[in-house]
Amino acid sequence: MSAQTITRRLTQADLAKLYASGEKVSMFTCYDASFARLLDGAGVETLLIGDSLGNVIQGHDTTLPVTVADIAYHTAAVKRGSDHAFILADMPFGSYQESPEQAFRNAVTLMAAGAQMVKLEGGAEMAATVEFLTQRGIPVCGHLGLTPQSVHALGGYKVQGKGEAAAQRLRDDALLLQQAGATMLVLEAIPAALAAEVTASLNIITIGIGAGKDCSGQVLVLHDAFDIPPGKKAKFVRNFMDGASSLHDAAIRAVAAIKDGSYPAPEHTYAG
Ligand SMILES: Nc1nc(=O)c2c([nH]1)NC[C@@H]1CN(c3ccc(C(=O)N[C@@H](CCC(=O)O)C(=O)O)cc3)CN21
Ligand SMILES: CC(C)C(=O)C(=O)O
Ligand SMILES: [Mg+2]
Repeated sequence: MSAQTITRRLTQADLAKLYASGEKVSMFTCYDASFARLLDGAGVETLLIGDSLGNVIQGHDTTLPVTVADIAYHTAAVKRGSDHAFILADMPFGSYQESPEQAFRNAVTLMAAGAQMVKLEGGAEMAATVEFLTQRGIPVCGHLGLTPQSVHALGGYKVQGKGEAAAQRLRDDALLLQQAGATMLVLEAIPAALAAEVTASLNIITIGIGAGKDCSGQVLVLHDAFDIPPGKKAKFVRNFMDGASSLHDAAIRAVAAIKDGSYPAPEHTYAG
């Protein structure tokens, strides 16, 4: 069954069925009820209340100042504006790294605001936290590769997983997150071949952003996809307003391009 024929809100089980059928999963970041209504109406299956709101909504240079209260506020708005899409909320910087207990407490706030799953950045060092949350009823999405909350440790927004040592660390991290109970995994800014390999090695959904065409799905940052300023754009950004007659039309085209595999194209993709 196509997700488009389901009229109630999608669940984790619906996404798993989509994945099992081999259909690409579409995800947009979303921060308010208006865009939630628009994207929901275009058939976007998953809405991510990303901590990228620090950049695109709040005007910061990084995601680091974003708080749990900020994400909860925007999650509640997105939930109110949508009937259909699965709701995924980012855990912001400093809300989960300290301990599994801290992560649980803050994840509860986001789930109470309407999230159906929370996302956190990191690999092996977060496995115990992922296990703690998933064993207590909180579905978790991992996030590997370019993890923007670590921008200062990474030395900038740079492609990750280059070279055999870094690639192997990413493969190991992905498997550890799956074993810890994560049921989705975002792969950001890594070589396409590595993302393809990781996707093939897992039995959970991978969502790519700058990770090539062979992930199980793709996430688009709303403001980048709709060419809304400010925008120094990464290589993986495509302006879906180009040739579109409306925001609704651009969203329809974006979902179609994810589904038919025309996005991401080679020009949006990093080589090894
Ligand atoms: N609007 C927006 N879009 C995003 O994708 C995004 C945010 N904000 N905020 C948080 C992070 C920051 N992100 C970024 C920012 C810049 C690049 C970038 O310019 N990458 C270079 C890589 C060059 C290199 O590796 O040396 C590129 O050319 O694509 C990538 C991801 C992704 N996230
Ligand atoms: C770009 C996506 C994956 C994200 O984490 C965000 O928008 O914060
Ligand atoms: Mg994020």
